[in-house]
Amino acid sequence: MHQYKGKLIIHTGSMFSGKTSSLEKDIKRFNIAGYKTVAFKPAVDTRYPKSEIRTHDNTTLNAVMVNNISEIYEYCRIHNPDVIAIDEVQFLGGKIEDIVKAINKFLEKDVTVVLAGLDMDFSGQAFEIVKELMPMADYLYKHHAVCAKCGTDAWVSHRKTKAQERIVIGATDEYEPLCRKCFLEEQND
Ligand SMILES: Nc1ncnc2c1ncn2[C@@H]1O[C@H](COP(=O)(O)OP(=O)(O)O)[C@@H](O)[C@H]1O
Ligand SMILES: Cc1cn([C@H]2C[C@H](O)[C@@H](COP(=O)(O)O)O2)c(=O)[nH]c1=O
Ligand SMILES: [Zn+2]
Repeated sequence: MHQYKGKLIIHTGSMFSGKTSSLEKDIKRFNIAGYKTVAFKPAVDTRYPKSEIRTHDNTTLNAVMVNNISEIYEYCRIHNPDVIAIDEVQFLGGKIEDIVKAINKFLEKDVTVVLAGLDMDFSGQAFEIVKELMPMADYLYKHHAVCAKCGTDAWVSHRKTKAQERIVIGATDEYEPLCRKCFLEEQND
């Protein structure tokens, strides 16, 4: 796994596409290889206990809940991990430029950074931080869920309710992954 030292790995795509599962798998492999790892999750995601990241398949990973990039930086200054993971990076607090700067500093110090986050919100708008980070990646994986209407590869997370605020925490109660065609049909209904 030493080939990943100082590399940025990003898992992106819609909800249910396997972003968190992929981050979990990466971290478990780094653990097996003997690296000191830590996974962070933004405090905004209140679905699960503070100290765990949980996939839609209910597999879990120990995590440290943080409010912003400064808290991650401070934690890592004290604990010196070899590998840092951040789930739901689209919700991480802090200015985009500060997040980018902190991630670049980790990479310069040969730390591996694994990120998982939504590329787009429920309306198909890019999450700005993910849009900024994607071209920086050494390894960029766009994952696909199965379209809940037609069974092809999904493209976006469609919100099933009328809520318009950007952040609405939820799972299958609130969202379904759709392909572009099915998403446009929903919007035109
Ligand atoms: N429509 C769907 N397409 C693909 N996977 C789905 C779908 N609905 C539920 N799932 C489940 O979601 C799991 C992926 O969960 P997870 O890794 O937490 O995804 P993400 O972090 O991208 O939301 C899949 O392994 C599958 O069991
Ligand atoms: C599309 C979209 C999603 N959210 C929320 C819903 C979930 O709590 C998370 C995404 O979790 P996942 O691990 O990727 O399934 O984000 C939101 O607040 N706003 C949106 O537009
Ligand atoms: Zn479809």
